[in-house]
Amino acid sequence: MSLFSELSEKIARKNLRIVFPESYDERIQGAVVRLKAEKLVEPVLLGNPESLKAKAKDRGFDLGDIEIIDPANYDDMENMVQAFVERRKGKATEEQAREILKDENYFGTMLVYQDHVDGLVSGAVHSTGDTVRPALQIIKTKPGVSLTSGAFIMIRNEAEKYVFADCAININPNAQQLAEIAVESAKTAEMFNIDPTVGLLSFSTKGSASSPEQEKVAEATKIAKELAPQYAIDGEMQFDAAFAHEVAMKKAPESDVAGKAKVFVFPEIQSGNIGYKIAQRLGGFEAIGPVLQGMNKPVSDLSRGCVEEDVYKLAIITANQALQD
Ligand SMILES: CC(C)(COP(=O)(O)OP(=O)(O)OC[C@H]1O[C@@H](n2cnc3c(N)ncnc32)[C@H](O)[C@@H]1OP(=O)(O)O)[C@@H](O)C(=O)NCCC(=O)NCCS
Ligand SMILES: CC(=O)OP(=O)(O)O
Repeated sequence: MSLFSELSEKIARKNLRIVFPESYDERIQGAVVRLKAEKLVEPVLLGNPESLKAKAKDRGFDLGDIEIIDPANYDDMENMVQAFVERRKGKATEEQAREILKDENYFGTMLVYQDHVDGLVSGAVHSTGDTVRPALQIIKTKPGVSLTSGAFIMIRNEAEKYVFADCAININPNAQQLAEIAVESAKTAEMFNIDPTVGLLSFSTKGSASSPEQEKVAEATKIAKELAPQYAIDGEMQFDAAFAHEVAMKKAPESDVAGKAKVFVFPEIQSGNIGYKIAQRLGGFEAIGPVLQGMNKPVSDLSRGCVEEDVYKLAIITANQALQD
């Protein structure tokens, strides 16, 4: 059974409620109609019900009985404002909260925080910063996790499944942060039935070059192994050494990860974001994500370059995360 068939089966008819703040976007509308028809999630849209339905109809979609919440006429607004001020104690006044909550990502994130919905999918229109900032401020990370990071589930021909991280959030993580990203990425892999064998990537394999950048990855590897001895984690290594058995035999023959890694942890965001887009655009991989790792509740960001299928699949992933919470 394919990964997405399995994930769909797990959430079918569970009525998990996922909010899609970018409700006017055509890709979002197409995806929510499918998700609802297939009983995979209960989508919640934000906006004026009449104008949303009219826009959908123009595009040939029928929103039917999909729930629409109009933030401009939201019955529970007072409660939401108070909850926001309480959560952002000392960082936002009541007046500022009312203004901030006009932003659909903040409003949608508060619905998640207040348990009115089980998860959020956004980012088809907004940049990653504008999509995830509300979640970082309001939902925050799980106890024991100091930072969130963004992983992509990379799939080609169903048999080839990998996790790439961090491609989305932390611009230049230090060794401790990189180690945490590696451990969270192994957990993400497990959640989606991907072998959690982790390679921490660099331009150097096991000291073949020496620089502060390479040393950071070597140090992160050491910390990650201590943090999570249950996983096979190794580094620093070049991508070819991590991926290809014949190269691993030459560059790191003693490594239990080299040549076998399925989870690729990039040293900083530039290589991670560039790397996943190259695999997607030149390598023909589907790139689903970024899935935010280590958050208290599931919030997922999309790339602005996404298509309807990506929205559909990321919603399935987000609902699966909600099921496990
Ligand atoms: C994610 C990002 C937007 C956060 O930056 P920011 O908005 O300037 O964040 P701030 O430093 O003001 O922090 C805002 C809050 O988020 C928290 N935060 C920031 N980064 C975090 C992280 N990686 N994990 C968990 N929390 C984080 C801060 O602790 C802070 O919380 P507080 O307000 O309760 O004190 C920023 O790191 C970024 O732009 N990353 C790159 C995004 C991107 O363009 N990716 C490429 C496309 S996918
Ligand atoms: C994940 C990502 O790169 O997002 P965007 O394309 O929206 O910047």
